[in-house]
Amino acid sequence: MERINVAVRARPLSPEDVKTSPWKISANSIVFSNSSTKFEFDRIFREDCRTVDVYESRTKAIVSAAIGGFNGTVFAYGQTNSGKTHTMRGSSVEPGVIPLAVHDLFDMIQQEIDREFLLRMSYMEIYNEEINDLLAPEHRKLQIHESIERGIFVAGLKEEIVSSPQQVLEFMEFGEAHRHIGETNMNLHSSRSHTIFRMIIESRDKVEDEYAESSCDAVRVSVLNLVDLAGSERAAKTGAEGVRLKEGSHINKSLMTLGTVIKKLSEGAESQGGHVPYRDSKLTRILQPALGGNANTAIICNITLAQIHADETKSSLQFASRALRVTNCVHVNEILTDAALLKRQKKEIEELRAKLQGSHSDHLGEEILNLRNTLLQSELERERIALELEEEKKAQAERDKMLLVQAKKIQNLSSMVLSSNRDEVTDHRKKDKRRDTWCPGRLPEKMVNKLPSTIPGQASAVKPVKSDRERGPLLPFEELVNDSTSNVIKERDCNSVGPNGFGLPNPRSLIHVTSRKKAPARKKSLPAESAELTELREEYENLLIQFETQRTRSEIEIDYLTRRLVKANYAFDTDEKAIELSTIEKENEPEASLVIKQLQEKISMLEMERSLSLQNLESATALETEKNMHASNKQEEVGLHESLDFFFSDNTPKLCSKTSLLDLP
Ligand SMILES: Nc1ncnc2c1ncn2[C@@H]1O[C@H](COP(=O)(O)OP(=O)(O)OP(=O)(O)O)[C@@H](O)[C@H]1O
Repeated sequence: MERINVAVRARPLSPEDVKTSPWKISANSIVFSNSSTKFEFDRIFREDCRTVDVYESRTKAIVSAAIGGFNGTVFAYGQTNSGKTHTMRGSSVEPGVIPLAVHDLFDMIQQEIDREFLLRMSYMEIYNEEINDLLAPEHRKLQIHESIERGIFVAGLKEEIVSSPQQVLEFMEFGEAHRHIGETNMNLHSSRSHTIFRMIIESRDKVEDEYAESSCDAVRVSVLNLVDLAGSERAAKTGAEGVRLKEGSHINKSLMTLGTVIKKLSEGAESQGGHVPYRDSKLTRILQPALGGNANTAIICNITLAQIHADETKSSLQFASRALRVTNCVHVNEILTDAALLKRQKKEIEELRAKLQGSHSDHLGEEILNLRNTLLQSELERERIALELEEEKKAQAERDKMLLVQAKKIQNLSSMVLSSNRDEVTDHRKKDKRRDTWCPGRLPEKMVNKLPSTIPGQASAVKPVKSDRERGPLLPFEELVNDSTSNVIKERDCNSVGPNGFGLPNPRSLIHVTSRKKAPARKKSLPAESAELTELREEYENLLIQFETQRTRSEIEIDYLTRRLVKANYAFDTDEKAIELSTIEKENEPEASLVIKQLQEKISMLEMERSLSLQNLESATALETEKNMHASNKQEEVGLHESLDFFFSDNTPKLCSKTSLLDLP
């Protein structure tokens, strides 16, 4: 908001008027002597002031602002013959505000090297409420219009493009020639009209290439109004009659409207939504932008301090005093053509796009950084997993190696167990020998000599062909440990003799035989055997004794019965001994047949038991193998590697299951 600047200029007085002047000026205030009324203004210029001082006090700044795009209005107000025309137009001796402003305007434009200007001027008068074009005298009674683009304007008013102060002043001189000036009693050259000198200032930035994208075609358009009002007058003083009286009437009417508008504005009527009578006169209508609108406005109130015009001066001071309270809203007037608007919008779009791209670029950069971090983490994770996989492979290889070792150990153990069985089979001579030791009694030598080596249908009972898996029991534990099978039973007692000369083995002798198989404890020879191993060994030996005892008993019975069967068959087949045999058969036939039948059943049962025992033995072997592995692991844990190595190096067999052997009959 910009307040209207008000300055007061007092015109020179004649010496007589100076003596009688009722006004006293002190700085920027003026007081009427006979009253307490005191007026204060922005500036008060005394009688001896120069016009240039008045111009520079405020008008020069308004002119400068007009070059920058701000509207400006300076008008001189005052009663007739108070020096308004002298202040605004001046004379050849002392140029007025208008020529000073024109010169300054061009000088200032010259300093604006970055902008280019277009200046136009118009000059019009409001005479008897008619608008006449002073630059085109034929243009009279022009109308006032208003539009969004141009605001309030006088339609048909000629605007001359000017490029120099002299050109302006020449046009001004031309207009002055057509101005209504009349002679009154107070002024020989009394202005009978309000004149408005207008400079239209357009400017824009200078550009080398008008099609350059960076250029902007915004055009600033401002209007500088320099107004010389007609002076209020009293017909009694001016002696106006006829035309002059009519002119005076219109002048006073328009000035009164101006006073009313100022009064309304000073009271804040416009801001309060009140009515401001701009349209009540051509003057106020044309000056509307300068009165409470978009313009820097300054009022130069011309007064005379003569006693005789005290009332008019007081009235002028009251008007000026109200104007002090009027404020305007000033802003740069910038006009955009379609091309300029398009170019500006394009420029703004480019700027926004650049900002957006910058922002997007930042966002992309951040996203790329995040992706790179994620990729790096993934690679690290992959390397970690690969390392773990490699370690797991190594561990698996170690486990496989250990399993292979264990499998070899088991295989060795199994082969040892099987070899012990084979040893027993291959060593059947010892068994035959053993059977011979406890063979039943004495067969008649002749009969014995004539016994066939094999007896069809029965020979298998005596010497059955057995698979390796079906062959005899395991070797004694110590024999297995020492890899020595030489300590098999060599002596058998056969003290028992059957009733027919065939003796069953003495049970005590069997116990003796089996007891001999039980080797003395070899804890000392087995280095650092664990308690579990010792316990297993003992279990194995006990089970071995039981098994051997049972098997021996069965074999004895089989042999015994076989011999009786051979004897019976032999008796039937020998002619020489037919009688004897028939006698024997007669004596023993019923009994022999019964015994043979029983023996056959018993043999079948024993074979079944033997098969079952072998199955149990296999299960026990598997279990003991597992136990052995467990024991081996435990031994490894307690650091008994040496003893375990010794154990395996000696081909120590794994132990049988106690349960399976206990199940043997
Ligand atoms: N400050 C001044 N210094 C010297 N002469 C002045 C001064 N002011 C006015 N005059 C003279 O007074 C006479 C009247 O002045 P001017 O015409 O400017 O009055 P005006 O206010 O314009 O009157 P009107 O309203 O009737 O046109 C002129 O001859 C002018 O030269």
